[in-house]
Amino acid sequence: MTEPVLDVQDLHLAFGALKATDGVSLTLRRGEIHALIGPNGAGKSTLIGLIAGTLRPDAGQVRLNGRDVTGLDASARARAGLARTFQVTTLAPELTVLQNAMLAVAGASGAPYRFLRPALSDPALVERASGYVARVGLAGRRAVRAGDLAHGERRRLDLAMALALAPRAFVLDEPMAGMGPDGAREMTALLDLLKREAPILLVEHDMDAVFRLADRISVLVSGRIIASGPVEAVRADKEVQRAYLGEERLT
Ligand SMILES: Nc1ncnc2c1ncn2[C@@H]1O[C@H](COP(=O)(O)OP(=O)(O)OP(=O)(O)O)[C@@H](O)[C@H]1O
Repeated sequence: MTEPVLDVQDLHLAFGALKATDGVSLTLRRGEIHALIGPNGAGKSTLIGLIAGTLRPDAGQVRLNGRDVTGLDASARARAGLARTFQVTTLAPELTVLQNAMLAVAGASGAPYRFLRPALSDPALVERASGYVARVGLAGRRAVRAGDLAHGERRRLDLAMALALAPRAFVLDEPMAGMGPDGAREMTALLDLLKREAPILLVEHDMDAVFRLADRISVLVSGRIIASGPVEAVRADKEVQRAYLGEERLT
């Protein structure tokens, strides 16, 4: 079997007496969507922070394409190919869709920030950024200010910017959050395309989307993974059903 793109080994992080991440191991393999689910407070955000490098573990290891990145900060991990999108988007609201995408392309190629503004008139950059904008279905919205986009459109622009990093792996934190049924359906189709670009570790509360999209699911409860495997096996797992009773029904 080929080496996983992302390989998380026995991660631990405690906040005082609280073990927010308590010996988590998981892998992300080429071509797959691996969903991470769990009740509120289970430790999903903490785990994502440890993987993305905004948090440092007390113990354990994060490997990206075989390289140990545990000692790298978030921006170095991004440069190493880990593309993370946030629950709250980080777009520049006064710039257009295309300009935001161009900043991401320029940033990904390592241009220092003071050179980014002049770079906005570079034709090669315009072309590459336009390509990413079109990939997420926003070609007709290129000239719209990011601040004027609908919520779902903003999430797609987030993805275009993540694509600009030419990532080896995506870490997506609730991409469906705040979307209506139509938006969630569109995003589902988009994620299905994106996973061909790079595998996706997906934290998502929308169980319909998770069951439709995921190749594998890991269930986190109290900082530990209590079940991990193909969708049907995890859905049928009695311990998972117990952990979710009163919270979300896995039907
Ligand atoms: N910086 C922190 N200091 C202390 N405790 C924290 C900190 N961050 C998270 N926690 C605690 O760690 C546990 C896991 O939190 P985390 O946000 O990772 O869960 P989650 O699964 O992402 O929850 P949700 O689905 O509600 O976003 C919770 O009990 C939370 O209160």
